[in-house]
Amino acid sequence: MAATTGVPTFGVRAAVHDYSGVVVLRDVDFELHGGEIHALLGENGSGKSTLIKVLTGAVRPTAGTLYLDGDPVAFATPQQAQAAGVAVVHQNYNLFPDLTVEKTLLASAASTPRRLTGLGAVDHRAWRQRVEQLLDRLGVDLDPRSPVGALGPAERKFVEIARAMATEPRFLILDEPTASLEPSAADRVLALMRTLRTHGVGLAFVSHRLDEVAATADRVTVLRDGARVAERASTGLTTAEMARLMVGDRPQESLRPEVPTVRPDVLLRLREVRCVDEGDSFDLDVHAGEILAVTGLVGSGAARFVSMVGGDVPLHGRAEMDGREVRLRTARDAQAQGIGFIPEDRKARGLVLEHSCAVNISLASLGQVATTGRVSRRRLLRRAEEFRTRLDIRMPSLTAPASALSGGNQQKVLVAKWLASGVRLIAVEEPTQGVDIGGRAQIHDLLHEFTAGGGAVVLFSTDVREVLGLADRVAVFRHGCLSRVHPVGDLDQARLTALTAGEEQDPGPRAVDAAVPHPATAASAPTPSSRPTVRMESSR
Ligand SMILES: Nc1ncnc2c1ncn2[C@@H]1O[C@H](COP(=O)(O)OP(=O)(O)OP(=O)(O)O)[C@@H](O)[C@H]1O
Repeated sequence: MAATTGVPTFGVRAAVHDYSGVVVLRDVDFELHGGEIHALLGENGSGKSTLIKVLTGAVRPTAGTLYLDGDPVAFATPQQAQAAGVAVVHQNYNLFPDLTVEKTLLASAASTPRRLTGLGAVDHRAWRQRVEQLLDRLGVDLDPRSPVGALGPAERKFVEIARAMATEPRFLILDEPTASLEPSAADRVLALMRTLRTHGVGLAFVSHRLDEVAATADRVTVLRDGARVAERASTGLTTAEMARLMVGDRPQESLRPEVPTVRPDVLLRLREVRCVDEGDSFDLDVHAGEILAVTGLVGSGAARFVSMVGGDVPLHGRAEMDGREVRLRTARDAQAQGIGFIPEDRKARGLVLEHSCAVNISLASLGQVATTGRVSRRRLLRRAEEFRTRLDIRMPSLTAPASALSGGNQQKVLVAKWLASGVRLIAVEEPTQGVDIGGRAQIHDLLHEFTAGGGAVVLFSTDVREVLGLADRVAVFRHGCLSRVHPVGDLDQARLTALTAGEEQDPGPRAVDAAVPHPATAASAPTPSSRPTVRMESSR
């Protein structure tokens, strides 16, 4: 405890927590100082979120003592933690899209200006001024009157941070603040955290992106299996060492299979597709055996394209599966064509949280575990056990509800659900968001295995390294439209970032002859008609 030094200090000593007798935190010490950024690292299920819940009053620890400036404290609710100066920003967006920025902040303000007349109603003009001052202090350029739903992901994260800061905390705890943000947006959030540090706020954050931890954190605490295994200054600590502390000796990076698995057969042929009403249309083929990454900045159309392939939003354009015209307007249409969809928002839409892990794994294929029309519990559990082993899913038991799994393990269940279902194409948004380094490798291996067996993956990821490490081809979207498809061998991190941001223009005429042939057909000299991979209908 650093109370005697005058540095504001908040932490917990010897925290223990169990869920129904299963111990998930074991004697954990964690200390946060004012004016520092402290990263909390650990594999999926290592106890990070539980520790955050303990620190912020969402759960009461089974044992252990919270302290603030040297004095013991106890928080029965998050409101009590907030009143004591400890605020939290949760991982998932928790905002009402129709509310304006200023009204969103109003709901959580420590105090609000009141009119002297009108029964002390809120003085909205004075409040707007206060919001403007707050945003100014944070260095955030946001219009207080803008509805939250109209903002991009980084701006929404700013609003969540500003909302927490409206409670005037001395300590701010952020659960994966940059997950799902593309690199430039993540950088802006990290810059905001640094600004808060200069104001003396003590920040703790969880991240699986170790390079941003190395670049941002002053100290790191590492949890493994619910126990603290290290607490170190980050100076001189490499990302490789962080990973080793987290996972021990397990393999950390997925290896691309040496033999290219891409096949020339077109599995899904898309024609005259439009991602936005006023955008240009484009054609794109997805081949059996390939991982096609789709990338672009917010609003580029990339994420929307993957949602269309997955049937999450209606496809505007024509689709053929195995040469047969098909309808792709709903998730049901997609599934009927053998297409699975893994949305980014796995909690709200990917899983049925109150159902067991075993049921969730077989959710898209209950018929396969049924005998004489009834789901066989034995077969359901056997199959769930198979996937639990293959993906190393940490779950209290096969029959525990999916809500009892850590975020990264929920993601693995979602991947298992589609792998188990026998679909031929998986459209996936952010496949390893919130997944630790070991889990990433397992999910990557499974996706490779899936494509090696003739399946195809259409992947949206904001993680440039994941795109380069996983994909066979990369489709770059800009301004709501496909810009160009590149074989992954032509790209490195800098080039892909530049292409995505539009800093590097695609060379040559942007028409059918500018198309990049598919790797599987590139060896033979293609005629224009034999390489229909990408066709730009018109330039932008
Ligand atoms: N409500 C719950 N009921 C039962 N077990 C739970 C519950 N919440 C979490 N757990 C278990 O506690 C352990 C720690 O989970 P926690 O969410 O703290 O991990 P985490 O380190 O935050 O993981 P991730 O990186 O995946 O978010 C996991 O084994 C998880 O299954």
